[in-house]
Amino acid sequence: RSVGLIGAPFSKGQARDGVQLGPDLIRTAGLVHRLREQGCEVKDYGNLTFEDVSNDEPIGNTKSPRAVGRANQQLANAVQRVKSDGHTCVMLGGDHSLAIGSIHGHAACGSELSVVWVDAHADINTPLTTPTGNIHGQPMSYLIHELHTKIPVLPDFSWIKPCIAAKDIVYIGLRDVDPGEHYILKHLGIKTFSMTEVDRLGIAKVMEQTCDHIFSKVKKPIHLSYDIDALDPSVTPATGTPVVGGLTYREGVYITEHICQTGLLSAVDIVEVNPKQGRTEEEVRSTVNAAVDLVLSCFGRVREG
Ligand SMILES: N[C@](CCCC[B-](O)(O)O)(CCN1CCC(O)CC1)C(=O)O
Ligand SMILES: [Mn+2]
Ligand SMILES: [Mn+2]
Ligand SMILES: [Mn+2]
Repeated sequence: RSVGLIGAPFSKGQARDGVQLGPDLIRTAGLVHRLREQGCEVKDYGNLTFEDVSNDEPIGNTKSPRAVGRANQQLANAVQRVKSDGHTCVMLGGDHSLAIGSIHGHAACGSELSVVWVDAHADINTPLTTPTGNIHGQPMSYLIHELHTKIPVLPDFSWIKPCIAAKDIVYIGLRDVDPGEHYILKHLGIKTFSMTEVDRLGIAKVMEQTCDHIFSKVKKPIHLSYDIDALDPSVTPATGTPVVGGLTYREGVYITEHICQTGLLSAVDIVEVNPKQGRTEEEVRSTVNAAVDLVLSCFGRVREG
């Protein structure tokens, strides 16, 4: 496997400082070395540099629209370059608004994508349904063909073309979905495995049915967007929006092991690691180590040795 690594130290999709420190923390924990140790070729494209945006006033209640729009345009270009260089792209966040650029840039390389979204949250609010105005709760709404007419014009978002079909999305780990999001998920018939399904079916069946769903027609490259808050806060507490009742470490890793063995993983986001949300050094370390292990198991690390 050949991996292209991009750091996106960005935090303006939400309000808590610290998530911009995620990329370098994950690198310092040895991700590149560990990937190479397990036989991956790794090209580290470094961190993107995001210019400050002055007077980035909210539009309606949507916050930092200009900074988020510009950062994601940069990221989209960078991901497109990594893909055209022939790598599987790993994007280290930063907050989950970065999925806009990551998925857009990935989709630009041609074929249609399947999106597996692992998260406590659906991140599918529109600017009109969002309860907070934080764009890290909205990224999917800008990307889905069927929602295009529901998105108001925002400055620095005009470059975004919807690129994902509702039928090509699967959610795993949901346990904190807003009313507007629930309506959208039902209305679009999007496949979801909430924590209830994880409990009812077990993670092996969830992954079996996830693959059945995304491979039901033609097999498409997979974009895995992994919010570290999908895991239980006992495992990954250092994150901005922790929600009790999450995936165990084992379930979290099983997801990535299973996606790896499809041979179709084409890009992965690891987002929302925020060291300033950890109350102790141990909480930060546990969160960062989980993020590293999830990436390693995306690229062939298996627990059997
Ligand atoms: N759905 C939330 C959380 C988004 C989390 C984004 B992430 O990337 O971390 O998945 C709002 C969540 N909700 C708002 C009302 C509260 O009482 C409970 C939490 C939103 O702000 O849209
Ligand atoms: Mn989340
Ligand atoms: Mn998220
Ligand atoms: Mn979060």
